[in-house]
Amino acid sequence: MELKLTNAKIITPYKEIERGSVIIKDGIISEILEERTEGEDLEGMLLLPAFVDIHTHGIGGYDYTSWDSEDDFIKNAIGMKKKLIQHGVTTFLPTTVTMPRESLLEACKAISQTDILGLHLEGPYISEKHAGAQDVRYIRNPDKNEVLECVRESNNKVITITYSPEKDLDFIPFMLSLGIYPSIGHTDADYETAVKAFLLGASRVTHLFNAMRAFHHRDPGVILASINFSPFIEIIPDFIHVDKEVVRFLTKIVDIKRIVAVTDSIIATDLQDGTYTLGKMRIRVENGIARTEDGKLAGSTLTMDKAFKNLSSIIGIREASLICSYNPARAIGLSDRGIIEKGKRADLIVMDEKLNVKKVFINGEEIFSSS
Ligand SMILES: CC(=O)N[C@@H]1[C@@H](O)[C@H](O)[C@@H](COP(=O)(O)O)O[C@@H]1O
Repeated sequence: MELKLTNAKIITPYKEIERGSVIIKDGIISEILEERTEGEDLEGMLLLPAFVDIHTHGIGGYDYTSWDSEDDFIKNAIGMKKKLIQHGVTTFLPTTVTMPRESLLEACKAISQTDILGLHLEGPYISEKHAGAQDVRYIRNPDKNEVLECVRESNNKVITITYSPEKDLDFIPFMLSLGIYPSIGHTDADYETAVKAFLLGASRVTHLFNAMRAFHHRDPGVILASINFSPFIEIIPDFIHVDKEVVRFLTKIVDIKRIVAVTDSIIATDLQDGTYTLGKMRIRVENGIARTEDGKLAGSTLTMDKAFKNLSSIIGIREASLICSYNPARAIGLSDRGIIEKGKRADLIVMDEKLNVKKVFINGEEIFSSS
């Protein structure tokens, strides 16, 4: 099967091609032309790699943090997938929060019964001190047997685990031996402990700045350790979790290809302000900002297209595209997507000049159109 998308402004890390064409064969990009050809006319709109969100708890009334029955998790994962596609996300990891063992295993089992890539387990092995909006009742020490069961129940779909390294540094080689990407987050790690974690192979920091020991010039902690040593750095670019100028500063001091946009979105995303839940915690959303009853930020209502818009406003479209597509894909070992390049999956989005998502393709097949 062949598809030709033409008359598009094609965004690649190397250059922007005005009025170019992308030829797709059997779901794979087979050619990129710097000229128009016959095919589907995109009328000068932007053609970008689709977004990858490796940290999303929910959207549009669906979420992966509340538990009742196994079917619930399946229904929620599939619901999330449908909603996320409308925002240009074609690869995502439903993300858990701290929860009882049985529920965690249900969450893992459920994902094995879907065609979704896999899970991000955010917790339960996190710091009580930096639980943020997560329920401290379900925090526990790193538990190898539990992780082995999660891997088994999920059919090897535990992609990454956010954990607190001061609880047990040996947990990093253990996760690596299972093919899991260890990420450092919700942590009180000091500089030395966090550097050790990255040297042992932790490959990411979870939402830098949020829910971790604060930076101090005589106690630089996990924040400076991440800036110096973490291969990948998650950031929530809603300009609420982290001030816009701090996000801009981060893009100046670290290599752009290490930064990974995540939404950390919750069930209320795309819905009205009101009262919702994150796990069993009650959350209030006001003006799109989610908080726990005691006022802590509780995830976001950010979508990836909005994250992309925000980042584009400070660093431009090409760099924003790396941060929203290519880098998150590589952060979880996916080298087949996240970039418009010959031989890669044709997971693509078309955006108008205001950066609204107009069309979404997965494997070269149109699966969403806004008109
Ligand atoms: C789902 C989740 O856990 N999200 C965290 C939240 O726990 C934390 O409270 C907040 C702000 O953290 P901060 O007050 O340290 O910046 O960041 C994220 O929203």
